[in-house]
Amino acid sequence: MGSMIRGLFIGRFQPPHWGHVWAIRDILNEINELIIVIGSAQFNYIIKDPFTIGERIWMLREALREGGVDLSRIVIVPIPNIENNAAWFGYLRSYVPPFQVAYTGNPFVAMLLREAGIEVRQQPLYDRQKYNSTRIRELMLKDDSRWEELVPKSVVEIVRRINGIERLKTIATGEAEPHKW
Ligand SMILES: Nc1ncnc2c1ncn2[C@@H]1O[C@H](COP(=O)(O)OP(=O)(O)OP(=O)(O)O)[C@@H](O)[C@H]1O
Ligand SMILES: NC(=O)c1ccc[n+]([C@@H]2O[C@H](COP(=O)(O)O)[C@@H](O)[C@H]2O)c1
Repeated sequence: MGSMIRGLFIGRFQPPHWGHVWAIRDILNEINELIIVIGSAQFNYIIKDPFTIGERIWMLREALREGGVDLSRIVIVPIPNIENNAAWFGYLRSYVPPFQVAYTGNPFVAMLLREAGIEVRQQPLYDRQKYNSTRIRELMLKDDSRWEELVPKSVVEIVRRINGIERLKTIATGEAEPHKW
């Protein structure tokens, strides 16, 4: 138990894609247990964050299962954003089990964690131009089915069951997105 290493990985998972799953698989080759924080937990039904935190937990668990990830080594923790970035680390720490290392490709998140004394590592990146949730949401909005190859089948199925494409289109025709994160 003494040498057990717990890591942390953060994203919004709007929606989860293969890049996330493959990166998480790689991270699990380096450490024993991984905390996956789903950030912006309070946001949903906006263009940048169309899916609820419950839907994202559901999609992420199924995506990881489909990718062959051992879910007994994963702890998923939803965390709402706060206004005060300087206070964010202490807030984050109060939501998660103790961890020794964090993985992120987001320079802003890396800065906040390093300043708090956490070791930050860059996980392997899988074709970021292709596998990123912004692009997936754009393809969904255009009714371009190429998004379906970028995510596990189980995510396609959940998006269908919750009428995710219709939701995105309805949001896009409505008022401008009120939040910028
Ligand atoms: N293709 C990828 N390969 C490896 N890691 C990725 C990939 N895409 C995103 N990540 C990592 O996932 C984390 C961010 O998760 P997030 O859910 O915001 O993904 P995203 O695809 O960047 O989404 P969005 O475009 O909506 O911001 C970052 O640490 C980022 O480096
Ligand atoms: N002040 C805060 O609440 C704060 C600070 C840094 C990151 N975060 C969150 O961490 C997550 C990072 O994921 P992204 O790489 O998708 O931005 C986002 O949900 C982001 O909002 C929140």
